Amino acid sequence: MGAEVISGKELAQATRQSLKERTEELVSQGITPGLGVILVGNDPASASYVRGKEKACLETGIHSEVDRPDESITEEELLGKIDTLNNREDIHGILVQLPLPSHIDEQKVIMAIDPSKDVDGFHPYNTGKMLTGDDGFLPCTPFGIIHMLKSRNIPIEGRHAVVVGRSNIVGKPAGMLLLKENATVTFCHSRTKDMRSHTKQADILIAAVGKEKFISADDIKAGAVVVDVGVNRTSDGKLAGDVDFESVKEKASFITPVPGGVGPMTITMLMYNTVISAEKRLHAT
Ligand SMILES: Nc1nc2c(c(=O)[nH]1)N[C@@H](CN(C=O)c1ccc(C(=O)N[C@@H](CCC(=O)O)C(=O)O)cc1)CN2
Repeated sequence: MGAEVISGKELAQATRQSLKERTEELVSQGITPGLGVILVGNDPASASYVRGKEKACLETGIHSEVDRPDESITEEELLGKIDTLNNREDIHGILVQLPLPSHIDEQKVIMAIDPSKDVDGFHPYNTGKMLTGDDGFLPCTPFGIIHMLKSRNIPIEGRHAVVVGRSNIVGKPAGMLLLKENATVTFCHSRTKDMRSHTKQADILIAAVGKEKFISADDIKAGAVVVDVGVNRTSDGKLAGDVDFESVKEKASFITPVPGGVGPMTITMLMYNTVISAEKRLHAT
């Protein structure tokens, strides 16, 4: 029969609509949520993601500002820009689009963002909160994945989740959030031996490797839930996930597409975090 496709695009639309209502409520109380974005250089993919973030801000009623410094900006100048945003009352969320040019220390930049405005959830303070299960900003892609699973009432507790990939912004936090939902979690990565023996055991498989069609139908068990986080450009300029969608959808129970799956949810959870940040500010006053 084939898997049910979980459309991130549709879920993103519905979630953005409910965020718009929360924003309107905030505005009526005198606070317009504000997002400050810094996009260094001219990387076309990064520029396109930032345009997507600006569009999502418009849709949800969030005020956005994008600073686009040249890629020759020094680390010190970039830290100065973050400091300015940290000190602005009207900015509730700050993000620096990644990746950064190689002369800039990414970790130093992330650490400079005020954790209470770190709507990407990348600051070690928020990573620590996520690990301990305390209230903090959750990283948008893993947060979006959990939201997608819950939107279809897919049980997580007690199930075996296998995460392929261990990046700081997707793989590791996705595993941690699944663990928080009481899944049994296995991480696979480039040094994993006999990866298929692990992926075939997954009730929930998260593919976040960055390699086109890395996961095929032979790598999964029948009925698995497959979440594709890959955004790979093919040689003919098309977009492909980490999962061979056509073959895997015949064997899985649920599958997320690329495009239109996890990507739109990443941006939506950024809006969610920004609204939460503004709501916290309102309640603190
Ligand atoms: N500061 C950050 N930098 C980066 C993040 C992040 O969360 N914060 N994540 C990625 C890029 N990213 C968001 O910034 C992102 C990637 C992909 C998508 C998306 O919607 N993809 C679409 C396809 C888009 C296309 O056609 O190219 C989809 O999957 O449907 C949104 C956001 C790295 N940097």
